[in-house]
Amino acid sequence: MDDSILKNIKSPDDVKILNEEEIHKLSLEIRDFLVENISKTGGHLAPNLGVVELTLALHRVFQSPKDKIIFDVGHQSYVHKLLTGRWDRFHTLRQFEGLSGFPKFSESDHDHFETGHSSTSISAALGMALARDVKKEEGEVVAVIGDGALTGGMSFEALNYAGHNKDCKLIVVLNDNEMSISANVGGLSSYLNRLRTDSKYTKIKGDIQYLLKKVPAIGGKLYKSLERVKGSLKYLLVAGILFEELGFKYLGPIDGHNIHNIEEILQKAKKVKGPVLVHVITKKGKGYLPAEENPDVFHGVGVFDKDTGQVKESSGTSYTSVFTKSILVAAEKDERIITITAAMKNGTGLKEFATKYPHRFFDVGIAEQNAVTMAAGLAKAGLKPVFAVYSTFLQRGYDQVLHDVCLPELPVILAIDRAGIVGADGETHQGIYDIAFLNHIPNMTIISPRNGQQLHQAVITAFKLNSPVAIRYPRDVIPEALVDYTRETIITNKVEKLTDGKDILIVTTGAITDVVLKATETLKQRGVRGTVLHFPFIKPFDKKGLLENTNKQDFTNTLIIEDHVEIGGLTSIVSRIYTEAGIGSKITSLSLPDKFIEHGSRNEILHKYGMSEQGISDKVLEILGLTGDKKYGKENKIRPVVG
Ligand SMILES: Cc1ncc(C[n+]2csc(CCOP(=O)(O)OP(=O)(O)O)c2C)c(N)n1
Ligand SMILES: CC(=O)[C@@H](O)[C@H](O)COP(=O)(O)O
Ligand SMILES: [Mg+2]
Repeated sequence: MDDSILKNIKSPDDVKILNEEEIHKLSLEIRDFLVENISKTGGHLAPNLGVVELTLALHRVFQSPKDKIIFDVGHQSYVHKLLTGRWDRFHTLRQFEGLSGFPKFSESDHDHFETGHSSTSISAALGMALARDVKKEEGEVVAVIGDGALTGGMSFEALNYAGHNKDCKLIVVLNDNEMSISANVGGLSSYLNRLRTDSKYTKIKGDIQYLLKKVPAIGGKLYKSLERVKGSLKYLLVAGILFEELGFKYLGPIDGHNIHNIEEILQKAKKVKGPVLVHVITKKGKGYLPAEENPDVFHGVGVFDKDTGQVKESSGTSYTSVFTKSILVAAEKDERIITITAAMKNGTGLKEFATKYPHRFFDVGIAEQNAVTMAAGLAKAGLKPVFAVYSTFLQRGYDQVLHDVCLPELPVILAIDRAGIVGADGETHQGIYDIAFLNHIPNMTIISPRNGQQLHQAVITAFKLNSPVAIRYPRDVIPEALVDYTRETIITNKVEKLTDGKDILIVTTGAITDVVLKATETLKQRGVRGTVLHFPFIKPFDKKGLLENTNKQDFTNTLIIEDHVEIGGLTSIVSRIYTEAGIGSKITSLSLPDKFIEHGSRNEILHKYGMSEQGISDKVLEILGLTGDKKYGKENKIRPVVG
């Protein structure tokens, strides 16, 4: 980077003083920089390649931090980070203790709102704009939202209210690249498509007007009758009518890769008194052919060869791939089985199902609330819906699970992927709350398999239960055993005693059990033998099984290990049972503390919080007084858990 412009960008002010040629050079440099770095770290390459010019224009027109720019989802804020003095840390992107992949207050005053979950930017921007007016302050507030994020219902709640506040100046920039993670869906997407293509018609219309004016004798009458044509002409005459009807001034659509045009339309937007929506059309993955050709693959990509575009494949199976196969086996035999995704078809392993059963697959866009209650409707109508969803995104549908699925006890299956520590996405994406927010809902069953075979059995069991069932499993972890998909055995909630020993009782659930068993092997070499109990069901919990095991052997110490927050998780369940039964065994919890858990690889984070193989065996030695004061996962506190 010897004649680099980027190297000299310390703040957006340094971008404002560049001339057109330097800006063009900088945009090329940024693209090369993104491909070079993200090929090594992984990350959201395609979304960021698509917003290079847009972000440059935003920081040339607006005066951040006085003007506030909020990035919806925030996965496309890398260019913003490069322009706000963080290019020299960019090689640490999404690494443990490195730059986050999302906006973070702790990183910069230019990060005006922390995002990660979709469709929040307009609400946040509206709040800031209303606050500005209440406090009689100055400054623009700009929400940058993608066409995918706009399918999130929250966006329309905000648009509805913002449009009503005619005097509240708010700028919404719609970054329309026709893509969510895969192709965007729904009526909104078709509408935006018409707006995009209408812009071509608008040009044709202009040509017609010009020609008709040339021959007034014919032109006048002909043009008037054309004007009367209903339908699509209305769109030509009032582009962006949907937004205009909501109270927004609609500007665009314009080419989102032409910095000059973007700056021009943003200057125009600044002059609009009330709420204004600027529609820019971009290409996801722009400037790097493999990403342009496969924007879904390069939406959130792992390490790849930048010269060939070859993405490094993860080895072996994953829980997601087991779910994919299990649901296909089940669907083969039962045509009532339906699958639903909220814009996460690939990540939740439903791509194959969608191809094989296109009429039994529904992608509702980024609309988890709609997905859950639509599943309830499907179930009420006698079908067998499975909503495959990341744990963190299911948080969006909590009330729908309670109110529309569990209260009426409808047979909806929640295939909860990315349960537990997810790694590089950090705080906004950890799947560590689902037991806590599901366990207290009546009529809910929660299955927490510890390997691929149990996941397969869980899918079979869920269909047989014919009631609300959640099955939780982690990202990327390779289940330790091969799966026999021909086996139709169910899984029960009976506790599994996986090892026998008198020194300590270890209670666990789910995929982390694999690590626990490896740790107990290590402990054997130190002469320590513990009893490991695995609970395949969180709910209904096998309380009888726990008591039988504790009463048979009076354990002085119980260590509870869960890839979940302590509050509301397995620790809470066991503590309560001990308290009720008057069991005096001292409980220690290896779980996630009451704080938001940062990004890093899954193993690094589990290690930090004491849940690596080493951490678990050290903790056991510590509890049994067999080691110095070596502490693991400094956040973990050894204390008797009050019931
Ligand atoms: C509530 C929620 N559901 C799902 C996701 C996963 N997700 C992240 S980005 C994305 C697609 C966003 O599409 P768009 O807003 O068009 O941005 P683009 O990637 O096209 O730039 C999705 C579904 C999320 N972040 N939040
Ligand atoms: C930004 C966003 O929310 C998604 O792209 C998410 O990062 C996908 O996570 P996975 O990589 O685990 O599929
Ligand atoms: Mg998009």
